[in-house]
Amino acid sequence: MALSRIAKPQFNPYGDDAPQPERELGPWPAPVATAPLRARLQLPGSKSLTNRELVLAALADGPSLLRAPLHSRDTALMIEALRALGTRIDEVPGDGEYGADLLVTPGELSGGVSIDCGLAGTVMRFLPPVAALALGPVAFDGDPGARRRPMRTIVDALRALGVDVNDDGRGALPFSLYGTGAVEGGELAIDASASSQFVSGLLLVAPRFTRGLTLRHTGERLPSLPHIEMTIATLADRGVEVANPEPGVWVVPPSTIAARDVDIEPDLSNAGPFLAAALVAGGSVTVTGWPAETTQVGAQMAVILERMGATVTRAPGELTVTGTGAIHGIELDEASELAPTVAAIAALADSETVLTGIAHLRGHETDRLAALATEITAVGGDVTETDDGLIIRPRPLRGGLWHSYEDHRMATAGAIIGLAVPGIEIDDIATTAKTLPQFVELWTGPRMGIVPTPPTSGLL
Ligand SMILES: O=C(O)C1=C[C@@H](OP(=O)(O)O)[C@@H](O)[C@H](O)C1
Ligand SMILES: C=C(OP(=O)(O)O)C(=O)O
Repeated sequence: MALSRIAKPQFNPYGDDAPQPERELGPWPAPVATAPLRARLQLPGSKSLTNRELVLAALADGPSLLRAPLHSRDTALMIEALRALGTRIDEVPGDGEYGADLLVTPGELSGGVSIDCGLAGTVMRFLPPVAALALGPVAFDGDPGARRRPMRTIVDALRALGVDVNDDGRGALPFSLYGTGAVEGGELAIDASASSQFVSGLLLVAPRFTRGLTLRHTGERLPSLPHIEMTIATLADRGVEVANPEPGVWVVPPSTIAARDVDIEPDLSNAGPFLAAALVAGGSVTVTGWPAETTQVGAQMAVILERMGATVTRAPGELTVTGTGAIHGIELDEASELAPTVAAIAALADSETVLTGIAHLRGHETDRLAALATEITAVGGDVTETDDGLIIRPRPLRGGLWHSYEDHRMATAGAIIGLAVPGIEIDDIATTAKTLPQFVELWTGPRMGIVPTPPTSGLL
C-alpha cells in the first residue's frame, strides 16, 4: 500500500489545541457527512489553463503576468521545465487566495537539459514540441506511472516534422530529442485518439514553426474536445487565429504569440467533488469565482449534477448545487476528466449509470476504468467495465481501503463515496497534490463544514 507523503493539513481540523494525528504516514479516513452542508468556497486556478498559459507565455514576444495561477505538482513541473529550457519565471505578489502570481519572461530556448514530467500529461505532451525549438538535446522522463502513458503520437509527430528523437521503440517515456532551434512545420497527420493533448501540444507551439502547421487527426475518435477548444481560445487571446475548416483539421499560421497578462479561472474540474458533496451530503455548496463563460470541461458538471438529481442555481460569479435527497443514475458519453467524480456519485445512486466514450481514460494517471471498477467493487458496489466505459448499478456499499493509484481523481472519488459510507479510508490522499494540494484542507475545513473523522487505523 502506498503511504501518503504530505497529507498533514496546514491547519488542525481537530481544533487548535488537539493533538494532530500522524496521518501522513497512513491512510486518510474519509469523513462522513453528518449534517447538510452550507458551504461556500473558491477553488485554486485551473491546471489546464495555467499550464497552457505558461507555455504560451514562454513562447510569447514579451513578458506575461499570470494572475491567480494554480500552484500544484503539475504546474511546478511545468515551471521547472520551462526554466530549464531558458524561460525566466518569477513569483510576484498577487491578489489570489492560493499563492503568488507568475511573471513569465521568455528567453532563448536552449537544450542540454533533462525534463521531469512527473505524471503530468500536460508536461509530457506540451513540452516536447517546445523542446524541438530549443538548441541542443533535451531528455524527457517522469514517474514510473508516466512511462505507461501514451506518447507514441508525439514521438512520431516530431519525427515526421524532421526532429531527431531517440527512444527505446516503445513510443513512451523516457526519450530524448535533439532540437536544432527551428521546426519548419507544414502538413502533419496524427492519430490523437489516445489523448487530445497530442493536438493541443502541437497547436500551442505551431505558430513558432517556420511554415506554421496544418494538423489532421486521422484516428477514429477524438477525445476531450473541450480541451482542444481551450487551446484554440488561449491562442486566439494571444493573437493567433487557428482555423478549423473541418472536424479534425486545424490550420495554424506562422505568427507571433502576443505577450499578455491573464487571469486564470478557478479549476472547475477540481470543483466537481465539492459540488458533488451537496448531492451526497445534502444541503448546498456554492463555488465562487465561477466564470460566466469558459472553455473548461468542468463547467459541464452543473448539467451533469442536475441530471443526477441536484438543483443548480447561478448568480453572477458563482454556482450553487443543492442536494434534493435523490441521486439518480445517468447515461453519459465522453465525461473526460470528470468521469471519476461522476462514477463516485453513480455508486451511491438509485438507478443504473452508463458511461461511454472514455476508453482513453485507460491512459490517464492510471487505467481509470479498471481502477474505478476495482475500487467500487471492493467496497461492495456493482460495476461492469466495458471496452469504452463503465456500467454502475445500485448496491449498498461498505467501508474499506480505497486505493488511489497515484491518481488525484481516484483519491477524490473515494472521498465522495466516504461522505455517505462510513469506514472508507483513502490510501494516498496526498496524491491530490497533483492538481489540488489544498484538498484535505478545503474538504475538512470550515468553509465546507465536513467534520473530519479521526483516524482509526494505519497509524505508526
Ligand atoms: O489538455 C488538457 O489540459 C487536458 C486534456 C485531457 O486529456 P486527454 O485528452 O488525454 O483526456 C484531460 O483529461 C486532462 O486532464 C487535461
Ligand atoms: C487526465 C488528467 O491529467 P493529465 O493532465 O495528467 O492528463 C486529469 O487531471 O484528470
